[in-house]
Amino acid sequence: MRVDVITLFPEFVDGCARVGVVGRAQERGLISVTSWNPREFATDNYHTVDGRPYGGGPGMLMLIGPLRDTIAAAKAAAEAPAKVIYLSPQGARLTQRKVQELSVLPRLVLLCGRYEGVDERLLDHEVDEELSIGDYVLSGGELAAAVLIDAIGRLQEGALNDAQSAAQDSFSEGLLDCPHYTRPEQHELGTLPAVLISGDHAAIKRWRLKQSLGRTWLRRPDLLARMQLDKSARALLEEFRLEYFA
Ligand SMILES: NC(=O)c1ccc(NCc2cccc(O)c2)nc1
Repeated sequence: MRVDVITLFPEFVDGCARVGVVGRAQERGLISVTSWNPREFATDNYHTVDGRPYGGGPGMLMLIGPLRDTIAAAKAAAEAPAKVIYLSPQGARLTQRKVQELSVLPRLVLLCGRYEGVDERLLDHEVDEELSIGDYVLSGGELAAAVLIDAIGRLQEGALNDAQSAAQDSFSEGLLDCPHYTRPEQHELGTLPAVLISGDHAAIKRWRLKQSLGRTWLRRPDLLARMQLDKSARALLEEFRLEYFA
């Protein structure tokens, strides 16, 4: 997948995409992340990229011109059609399902707003989707873009080795993850759930699903409400609830 990021802070995004799983995915040619700085597309002597809001009000907005030219340049950099995504608090909430949907596309262009955002006319004509990583305001869309790149990058075929396999992510089934433990087995902070050292892999699998179901019920009932649990999962959750209230 090719990702082009439009940002006034290219060094920020390049840095995020060079480390860890995404950095390795780039080295393996599974994903490429290229930054484009609208300031280089500003035609005036001062490389102006922002303007005062009509109707008054605080702050500045990003101008149409430099952004439009940057989007055009990014799109022209490769053959495949590109979906243009704007990261903003006004966007649809990003979910793992949306990440999975985007992760199979050939290209993405991510537009990062700064200041108070972008002229609405640019959004109307050049942006295909507006996405939010959560209900809070950041100083720019770059962190949101980095989140999206990471979530999509780790889903690229070959990005994760088996042990890390994305399929283990409970969120990919809509549940919260179960508790995890590593050495030492005995510690002043406590010991392990016995099942995890039983060697009974079916029992371990069952325990983990039960814990994921129970945790989701306790911490994120909203996620559970949206799920169709099969008979065995419902029974497992009931078992968790009985123990919880015991
Ligand atoms: N929740 C998010 O995904 C998110 C994304 C961007 C952002 N800041 C840049 C910006 C962009 C547009 C309007 C605006 O008010 C602020 N802050 C939070």
